[in-house]
Order: sequence, then C-alpha cells, then structure tokens
Amino acid sequence: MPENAIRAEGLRKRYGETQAVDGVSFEVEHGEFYGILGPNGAGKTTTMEIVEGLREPDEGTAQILGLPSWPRDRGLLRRIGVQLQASAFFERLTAREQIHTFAALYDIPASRADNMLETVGLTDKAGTREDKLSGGQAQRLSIACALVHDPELVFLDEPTTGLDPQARRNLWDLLRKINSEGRTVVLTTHYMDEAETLCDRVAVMDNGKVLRVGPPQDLVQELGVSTLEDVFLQLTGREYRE
Ligand SMILES: Nc1ncnc2c1ncn2[C@@H]1O[C@H](COP(=O)(O)OP(=O)(O)OP(=O)(O)O)[C@@H](O)[C@H]1O
Repeated sequence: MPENAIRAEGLRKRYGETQAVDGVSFEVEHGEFYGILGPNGAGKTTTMEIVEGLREPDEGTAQILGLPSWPRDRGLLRRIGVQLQASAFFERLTAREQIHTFAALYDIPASRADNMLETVGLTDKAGTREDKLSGGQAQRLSIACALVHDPELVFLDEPTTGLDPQARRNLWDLLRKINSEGRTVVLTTHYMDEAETLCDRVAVMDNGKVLRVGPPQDLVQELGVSTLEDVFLQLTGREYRE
C-alpha cells in the first residue's frame, strides 16, 4: 500500500486575475480524518477538485491512493467517494431512485443502496422527490450517494452547512463511523467546533496558500490560544463566519 492516501505538491490554479490556489502542498495518511479550513474564497474547493481529479492544475501534481489525480484514472473512481452538491441530483427522481441510480453506475446491488438510505436516516423519505427534501435531508442523501460504492477515500465539501444542530450531530456520528471503519475522510468546513471534534489534523488555508497544518489541539497550544477559532483568527486575521 502506498505511504499516503493523498499527496499534493506545489498545486497552482489561476482563474483570470484570481490566483485561487497558490502553491499548495499537503499529505493525508491512510485512515486519517483531515480538515481543510479557510475563509470564503481561500481556495479550499478548488484544491479539493484538483485532488479529486475534477480539475487540472496549472502547476503541481496530486496523487490519490498512489495514483495521479490527473489525467483521471477510471480505476480510481470506484475507490473514491465525492459528495456532490444537492444540485447535482438527477432531476425529479425520488431519494430511493437517486441512490439506486448511483448504485447501478457502480454495479452495486440495490439492497446496499437501501441500507445506505437507512444509515443516513432517510428510509422514511425514500419515496420523496429530490426537490421536496429539506436542506439537511438533501445533504444526507448526497453523502449516502458518495458512500454507496464503499470508497476507501471520501471527500466532503462543507457537509453540514445548513443543517440544524441535531442533524449536524447525526452526521458527525456517521462520519466518525465511516472513518473508524478505516476510510480516509477529507472535508472542508466552516465550523471550528466540527473541525475540532472530527479531525485528526487540519490545514488552515487563506489566499490560496496553506498557512499551517496540525492536530487542532497542537495548533491551539503552538499559538498559545484557547480554541481553534482563535487559531483561525490569528492566522487569517478574520472571523470564520460567512
Ligand atoms: N470556476 C471559477 N472561475 C473563476 N473563478 C473561480 C472559479 N472557481 C473559484 N474561483 C475563485 O477562486 C477563488 C477560490 O475559490 P474556492 O471556491 O476554491 O474557495 P473556497 O475556499 O472553497 O471558498 P468557499 O468557502 O466560499 O466555498 C475565489 O476567489 C473564487 O471566486
């Protein structure tokens, strides 16, 4: 097995005048729960998309599970799970039809798809059309779809944004379970408590650069502050609020 689940080196991506990603390097170990934090526009999503193989970097290289992210390796698609935004659902399908469609793409039995719906607590919404789900239900469905093929490495972009406190906690439990079963999880989040609770290590980004990487508690100690929120404020000079 290769040493790291993810290895990114010197990633750069520019959109017109905006240097969205400006020399990003980081590594994620197998089985790690890794968080990417940063204010709006820091370059988190672009970095994730490059690592996932959805975007070509202008410079630099990324490897996932020991294979290059770009050009896309079809063999990797089965081994990684990418949470798509709810807007990427197939139109007009019910929750059950959505996840059955994803399962069919991967030759996964329908029974496993139904189990995933159960795991994310959506069995009673199985017959509801995607546009009639609440924000939290749609988030959970998108996560279920990303996990249906039992990937080794899971990418989640702000998975709990817009959820009520109870739904967030349920999702945290699910993510902890996925991780404790040996899967590597990488997420971006706007919530410091979430990062502190879930992540083994976090990378704090701003202006397309990684400012600091470490376990949340180590960063708090190194900077001599009391919470990850303070770490964030000190490194970026900004509150972590939209
Ligand atoms: N497709 C695109 N075309 C042009 N500019 C883009 C594109 N995608 C991102 N950008 C710009 O690149 C910068 C980084 O965006 P990115 O979405 O990676 O940041 P982010 O940290 O994920 O932000 P957020 O927390 O708001 O999602 C921003 O200034 C954004 O406006």
